[in-house]
Amino acid sequence: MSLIELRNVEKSFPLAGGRTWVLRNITLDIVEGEFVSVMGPSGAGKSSLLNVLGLMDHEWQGAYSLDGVQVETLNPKQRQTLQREKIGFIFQHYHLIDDLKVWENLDLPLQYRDVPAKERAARVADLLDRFQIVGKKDLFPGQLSGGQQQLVAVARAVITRPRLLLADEPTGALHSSQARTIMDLLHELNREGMTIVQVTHNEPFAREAQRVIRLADGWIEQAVV
Ligand SMILES: Nc1ncnc2c1ncn2[C@@H]1O[C@H](COP(=O)(O)OP(=O)(O)OP(=O)(O)O)[C@@H](O)[C@H]1O
Repeated sequence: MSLIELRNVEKSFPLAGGRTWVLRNITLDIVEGEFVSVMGPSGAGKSSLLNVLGLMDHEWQGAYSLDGVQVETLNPKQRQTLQREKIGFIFQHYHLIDDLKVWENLDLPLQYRDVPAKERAARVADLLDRFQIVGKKDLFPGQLSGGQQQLVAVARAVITRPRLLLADEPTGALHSSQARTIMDLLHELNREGMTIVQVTHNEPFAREAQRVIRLADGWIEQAVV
């Protein structure tokens, strides 16, 4: 069984008496431990696909099994629980909470999951150490460089130990050396077993993954190494 199994997933919006299609007949398996890149022109459906995979969108047709759970059968509460258990997210523009300090940003997802305070403190300290941002822990996101903010965002995404990490253009807003740092981190997390799906416009970074999926007008164009 694959971690992700999409079967004939389709998404469309009503448009002027007809429909505009966003995802067309997407059938895709991603096994545990894979690192997959999703590429394609603007409007091809990359973010839409990531939103389906991340359980952020439930307005689609077809079947999606995540770690053996049929997502389309879940109610909103069950979907949220599954999302919190299994999935971490990284975004192009970090999406940190600006009025929380770095350590508080890391702590928050653990609070949502009712992790006891002592364990929360230990996990936050571990990640600050591992990502070499201990010195930044009492700063606010606005006091960090873009690359540092993305480091914090990756730390926040993985502090809950998700099986699946979804990254929407994680290096899109970064200078090349900062982008390299983030890519190295993704590789390290993947080597430790985390399944990663990244949307990227950066061809060299895309090809560092084990597989590149190309979308065009909502269709999967090719799935090759
Ligand atoms: N609410 C909506 N109503 C109609 N069409 C929509 C709606 N939301 C998204 N779309 C369309 O879905 C298509 C896919 O959008 P999506 O954001 O997934 O593309 P993308 O490949 O991520 O693009 P980009 O690289 O520019 O981020 C686009 O053509 C977009 O216009």
